[in-house]
Amino acid sequence: MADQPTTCFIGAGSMTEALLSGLLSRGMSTGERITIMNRRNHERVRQLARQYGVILPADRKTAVSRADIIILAIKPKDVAEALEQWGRYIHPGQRVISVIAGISTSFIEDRLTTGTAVIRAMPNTSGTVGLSATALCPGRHAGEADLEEAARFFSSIGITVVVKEEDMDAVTGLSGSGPAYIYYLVEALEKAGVTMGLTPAVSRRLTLQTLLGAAKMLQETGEEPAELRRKVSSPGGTTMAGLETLARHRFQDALILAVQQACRRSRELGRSSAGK
Ligand SMILES: NC(=O)C1=CN([C@@H]2O[C@H](COP(=O)(O)OP(=O)(O)OC[C@H]3O[C@@H](n4cnc5c(N)ncnc54)[C@H](OP(=O)(O)O)[C@@H]3O)[C@@H](O)[C@H]2O)C=CC1
Ligand SMILES: O=C(O)[C@@H]1CCC=N1
Repeated sequence: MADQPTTCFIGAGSMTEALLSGLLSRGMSTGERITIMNRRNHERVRQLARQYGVILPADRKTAVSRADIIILAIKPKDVAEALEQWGRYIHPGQRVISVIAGISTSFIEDRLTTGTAVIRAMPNTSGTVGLSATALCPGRHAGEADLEEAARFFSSIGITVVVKEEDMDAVTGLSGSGPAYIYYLVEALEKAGVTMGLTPAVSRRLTLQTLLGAAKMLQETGEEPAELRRKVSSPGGTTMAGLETLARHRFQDALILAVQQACRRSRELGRSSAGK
């Protein structure tokens, strides 16, 4: 473990907790190699430090300046202020990984010492259970080794893909926000079961296993989703009746619009934070 990098998380919110949980439970890092910090909510930092055994630094500036990897996990609206506060303690030789929606690598680079390697990442909260879908793109000073290190970091909590920076907002709308669409779907299916007399517990159990089963079928058979859908749908049967209703209510259109709108919002967040 001695050759493992040290990591400092700036921002100890939901995304940091998902990353901590994934990294530590998979033995990809150890608590004594990780420091975390917030702006004001120090109680939250103490709680995470207790829960995950990570370090609450006595001197936050030193923690930032000594870490091998710095993870920026703050909201887009706070990035300018955070880089103003912490940027001067970051130097070339460290790797900065931003998981912030909408914020470009150049925005960050412009606020750090020239030459600092910046990588933009978009993971999702399923990293908590080792199943994040993370997209990465390098900034202008990040080389192959920097990208590989970032990929190694995020592959400990799921899969990684490398994309062009111009695609990061699309990724944010699709897989960054994606878990929430699935949870929304699950809520609806559970409610549907209950409206027809199932207990909430039975409805949840059946829904969850259906979700897991369908995901595994897609992954393990390699068949197209449309083909798998066809195999469930007997002519004139129950599934057809359900699917026809979804089509009538433009279910696919609604999901496509949702992802596009989230992508647009990611761009907007970038623009409005950059305007600060
Ligand atoms: N949640 C998700 O599913 C995903 C989130 N992301 C991205 O991750 C980032 C963080 O999101 P999330 O964890 O949900 O947000 P949270 O609001 O849960 O956490 C953000 C944290 O940043 C801290 N913070 C703000 N300013 C500073 C500062 N100057 N110095 C140190 N800490 C600071 C806040 O501390 P305090 O409360 O003290 O102000 C807060 O705890 C966002 O940019 C988001 O776009 C990316 C992928 C998925
Ligand atoms: O909702 C958000 O803005 C963040 C980015 C991706 C998921 N959560």
